Amino acid sequence: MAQLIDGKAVAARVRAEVQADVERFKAARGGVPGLAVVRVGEDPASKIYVTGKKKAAEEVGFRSWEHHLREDISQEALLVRVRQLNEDASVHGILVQLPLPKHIDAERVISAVSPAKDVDGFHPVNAGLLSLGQPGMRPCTPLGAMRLLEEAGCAPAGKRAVVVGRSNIVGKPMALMLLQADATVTVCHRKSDLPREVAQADILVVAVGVPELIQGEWLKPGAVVIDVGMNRKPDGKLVGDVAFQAASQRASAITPVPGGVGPMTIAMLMRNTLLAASGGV
Ligand SMILES: Nc1nc(=O)c2c([nH]1)NC[C@@H]1CN(c3ccc(C(=O)N[C@@H](CCC(=O)O)C(=O)O)cc3)C=[N+]21
Repeated sequence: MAQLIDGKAVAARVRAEVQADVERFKAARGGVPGLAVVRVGEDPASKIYVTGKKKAAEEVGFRSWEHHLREDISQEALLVRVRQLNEDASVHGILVQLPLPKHIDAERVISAVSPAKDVDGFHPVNAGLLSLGQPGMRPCTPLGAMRLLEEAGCAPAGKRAVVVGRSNIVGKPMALMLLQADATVTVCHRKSDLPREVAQADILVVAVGVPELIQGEWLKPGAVVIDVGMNRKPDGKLVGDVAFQAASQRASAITPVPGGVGPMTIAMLMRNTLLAASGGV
């Protein structure tokens, strides 16, 4: 049986580290780090996630604000709000919750956030810095996944890493972080021969949003599996992108869903906000 990588426990540790650093920050600087979360419309999942982020922010000792805007807000009015937050010295981190309504151009909104306050690491400047291997704000989910590999005692250097999914928010930055850590990286997508690629993976990271897409039998015995997927089944149960039962028979370590990568995303958002408040990277 595989070792279970307890993201919930690691995330609690990361948040405790941030909380201790906030105390030092207060002593040295007077104020506290501030995180502004912008939520547009009534997406029920977004509402739950934003509540979780605000709660975590308050627990570690940040100030936090939720800017809840109407579903029918214009693109221009949303951009104005983002620019106001850029100018606000008490706000160190800005997160615009995705997805945005269809009439909004998400890329333009992300690009409007000051790169120094872009605690999601989604701004083109930060994406560029990551691809160049230079310091910058890094996306929270891949950052959390890297930390979980470390916690599992898995050093990427020299290993074959396979990333399934090529999104700008998880797959691509994940592949770049693994590459920077000296893994040999393959990125898979819908045209890939998945069973064949997955069989090569010492490290497998899956972020596609298809319930139990990856069959346990495909895995290389001893692989370390990071499952970023979060899929709600009709019965309300959450499942990942990896068929967990069969996978845990072959893997040496695996993240559960829930309780794996999800809590790490929020913990790393706290770390990024502290970093932004401390003057960045
Ligand atoms: N600008 C932006 N930044 C984001 O980081 C962002 C976003 N938009 N839009 C939505 C996704 C999703 N996301 C999650 C964070 C934590 C959990 C999490 O903590 N999940 C728990 C509980 C899940 C449950 O029980 O519902 C778990 O996996 O154990 C999940 C999902 C951040 N996102």
